[in-house]
Amino acid sequence: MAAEVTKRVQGKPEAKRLEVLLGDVIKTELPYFDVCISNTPYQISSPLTFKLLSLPRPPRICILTFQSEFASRLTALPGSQLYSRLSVNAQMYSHVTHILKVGRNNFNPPPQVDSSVVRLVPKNPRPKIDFEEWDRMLRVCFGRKNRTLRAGWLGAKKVLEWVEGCWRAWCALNYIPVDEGGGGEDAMDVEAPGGEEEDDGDGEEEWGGIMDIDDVGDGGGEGEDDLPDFFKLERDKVNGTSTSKRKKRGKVSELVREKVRKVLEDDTDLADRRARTLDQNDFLRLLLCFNNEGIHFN
Ligand SMILES: C[S@@+](CC[C@H](N)C(=O)[O-])C[C@H]1O[C@@H](n2cnc3c(N)ncnc32)[C@H](O)[C@@H]1O
Repeated sequence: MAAEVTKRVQGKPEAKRLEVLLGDVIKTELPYFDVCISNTPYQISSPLTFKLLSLPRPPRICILTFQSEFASRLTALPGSQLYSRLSVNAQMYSHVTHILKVGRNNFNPPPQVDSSVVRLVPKNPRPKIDFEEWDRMLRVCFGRKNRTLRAGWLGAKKVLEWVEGCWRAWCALNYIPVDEGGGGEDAMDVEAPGGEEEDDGDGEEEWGGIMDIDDVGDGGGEGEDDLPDFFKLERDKVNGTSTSKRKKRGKVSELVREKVRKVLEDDTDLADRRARTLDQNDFLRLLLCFNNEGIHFN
């Protein structure tokens, strides 16, 4: 392709205006450019999209060819089966429109999939949110696409432990003492859920084994905290767990659980909603309310 475009302008005045950069677009530091038109291999669709959107000065417009399924997910709206973290992120940072479908038979030899041309107009100025924090919150929301937010946040022990770690980190940064309920305990060092897993292609982000989400129904209420006391005592006996240690942990965990419940139920009224029905404003409200409770996912 580089050879072809160079040949086309050879000996013509346009040659002075052509600069060819050879390299992997994902790894290359890109200069500012106004318009991006690309037809790249489909494996780099997601990194290319987010590289373009995260450039210090993004292009004014991008016309990109993608595999049709990927294009449909980029443009999917709340309520659609294809609406996912990818849709929310792309639409947070750009105006995305589907331009046209390009059937596989337009290529020679025909590939195995159909393609679509998509227009991305990066938002200018870029929304002032911390992408890492935003994306971590979305990972939990979309962790299981058919679960309500209540089940995703309150029914998953590992998620609550992670939120507790976030809250403790924020307290430490702001010199806010954490009442452990007697005695001290080191701040938890909990890994952010979700890791770097890509989703499995059907629009549902997976935890890839890192998260061990309790299997609670969408109505919630079957998590470990709903175990009758008798079973809890029996379980602790079997595990040899010290009750006093558990009490200490429990106080902060309960405080954090209550914060999450308050955000989902009282502040946003999103507890019974599923991530795939929420729009950008719902997610922004959710993040703001978590932040107001001292819960920052970064
Ligand atoms: C489907 S072809 C399209 C070629 C040309 N744009 C066209 O429409 O005729 C994909 C092109 O992307 C290039 N390519 C593959 N991976 C790339 C990467 N990581 N960075 C930049 N270009 C890449 C390939 O060398 C190839 O020329």
